[in-house]
Amino acid sequence: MKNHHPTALQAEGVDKFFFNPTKTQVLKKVSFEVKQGEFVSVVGKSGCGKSTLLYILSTMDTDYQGKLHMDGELITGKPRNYLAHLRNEKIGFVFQFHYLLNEFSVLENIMIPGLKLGKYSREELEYRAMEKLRIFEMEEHALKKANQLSGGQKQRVAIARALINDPLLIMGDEPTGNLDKKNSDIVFNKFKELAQEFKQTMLVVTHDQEFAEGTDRIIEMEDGRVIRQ
Ligand SMILES: Nc1ncnc2c1ncn2[C@@H]1O[C@H](COP(=O)(O)OP(=O)(O)OP(=O)(O)O)[C@@H](O)[C@H]1O
Repeated sequence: MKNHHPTALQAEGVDKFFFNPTKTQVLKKVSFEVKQGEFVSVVGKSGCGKSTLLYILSTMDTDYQGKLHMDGELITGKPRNYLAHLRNEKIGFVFQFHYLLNEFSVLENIMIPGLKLGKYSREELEYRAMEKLRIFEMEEHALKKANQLSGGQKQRVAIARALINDPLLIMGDEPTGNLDKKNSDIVFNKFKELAQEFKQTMLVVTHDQEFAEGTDRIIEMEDGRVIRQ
């Protein structure tokens, strides 16, 4: 365990309004917590507020009511630059589209969030990046350019990249959304392995029923509310 707080993330009565074109409440008193080591999925119909919630939980959107705690710390109301650092340090992101930089090597891509954080030297980061690649059986691809990989391989690299700073929490937004069944299974199995072998805390928004059913706990949303958790 990396720290002493058993709760990685806690949302308390989170409300979110959009004002364009008319005032609409898209999150309604959303409360839940994610304990350290938990692998949690967030499901619900299109438009129920999943992405909006993830954007808030990831500290990117600060325009909400309610309270958010990360790693035992109240982060609501903290300044933007503080949150940016916190995000780099504590959250690893895996999106539907991998956002790898095609002109850089696989190894360099994985190192990028580490270079941003500035906690480790370049040498250390190279070592760490190789270590992460090994988890995904991708070492032999380290020096390839990102665009020389298959879709499934790219997504594995994206997960390796999310791990570079040993984050408290991995947040995923439809990590298998753009993959075929075979590659979805590979990516899901990698998430599962991170949960089981490394006790990695993960919160993943997904439409993929099979993926959700394989997680420790499902948070289900409907019309801006959590209806099951
Ligand atoms: N910037 C915005 N301005 C106004 N309304 C928005 C904005 N972003 C999202 N919404 C609305 O908020 C609601 C929730 O959207 P959100 O993207 O969070 O849903 P979702 O559950 O992630 O959907 P999907 O599964 O399709 O990605 C929707 O009704 C959407 O139209």
